[in-house]
Amino acid sequence: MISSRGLSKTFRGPGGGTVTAVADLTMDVEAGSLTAFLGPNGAGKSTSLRMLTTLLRPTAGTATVCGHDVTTEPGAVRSAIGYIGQKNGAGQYYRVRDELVSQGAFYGLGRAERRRRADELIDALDLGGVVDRPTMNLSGGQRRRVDIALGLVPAPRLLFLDEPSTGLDPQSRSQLWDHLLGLRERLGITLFLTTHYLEEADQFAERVMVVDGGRIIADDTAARLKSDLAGDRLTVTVVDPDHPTVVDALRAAAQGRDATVEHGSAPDTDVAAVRYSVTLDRGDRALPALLAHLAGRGQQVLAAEVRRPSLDDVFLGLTGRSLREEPTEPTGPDQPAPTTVPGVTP
Ligand SMILES: Nc1ncnc2c1ncn2[C@@H]1O[C@H](COP(=O)(O)OP(=O)(O)OP(=O)(O)O)[C@@H](O)[C@H]1O
Repeated sequence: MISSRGLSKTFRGPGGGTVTAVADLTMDVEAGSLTAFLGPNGAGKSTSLRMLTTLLRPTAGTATVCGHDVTTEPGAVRSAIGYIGQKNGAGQYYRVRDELVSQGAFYGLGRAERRRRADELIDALDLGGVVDRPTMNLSGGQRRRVDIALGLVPAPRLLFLDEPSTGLDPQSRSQLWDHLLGLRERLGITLFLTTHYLEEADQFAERVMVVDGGRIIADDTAARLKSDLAGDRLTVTVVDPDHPTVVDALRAAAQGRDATVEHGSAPDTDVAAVRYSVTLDRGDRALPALLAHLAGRGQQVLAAEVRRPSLDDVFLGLTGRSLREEPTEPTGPDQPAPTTVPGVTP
């Protein structure tokens, strides 16, 4: 459905230098899949999407989307896809139904067909209560649903979404996801989206591509990324420990992983206790044997915990930085200006 080889984009930077926004993007995305492009601000997510949707011309490399080359057949690509950009696409003053009907006219649908399509999407995205309201009077979540409906008017086989849920409250985000997953199940469309939100990539995407500095630094299912690149975090708090005994026991429990045992004072305890942590596979399985081993050596364990890894642990392991920060609005002169291209909802 999407295939890219060495796709790259450089921009002229503020001081006359160059900014590499995307470097060597090589990937194949299957029809019917749900892929999340996950990365921090400035990682190159939007630029990648904008090249794949023909809004930006690549500096190097090639890509085909729905079987058409993004550089030589942009019209064919656009007629096969939907694109929901970061900014709201609906006109401020138009009523929701009118927006959807005129979008249908834009795509050349006949009068009856555009009304039928608008009704179908109003129903699918639960917009029945707001059809006669101008989009500027809608909540953030409702506006985002209108955007998605607009992107679906031409019945695309593939829908690109650039941060569909950024800025929405948790309840609207969860509703939006219900709609997206419902649409996917009903229509069988391929979804390719960018997100900052670790939880939604983890929960909903079948495939997660972690992007940083314009490059894909990891690409797999969330479960495999977490087990291969992060592992479980096992922590034990030991009263008055024999340090070498505890460290050896934790290293043995980690079995082969590059096990660095960290230790530090245990907060919230009245006794002289030390907290030890190690990263390992299947901490839940290792814990009983570890506790028995420590008890056999006279070590009194006050508390034990196994924490499953998150995608943030994956990102931290790969880059040394955390992704767990709220997205900020892009600012500054080097941010892309919103572009309107016929055939694609901006
Ligand atoms: N038109 C442009 N001119 C110059 N630099 C640009 C332009 N568009 C993007 N960039 C730069 O390219 C890099 C990647 O930007 P991009 O918007 O693709 O990142 P992103 O991962 O989508 O970030 P965000 O999550 O904030 O949207 C950034 O350093 C950005 O400043």
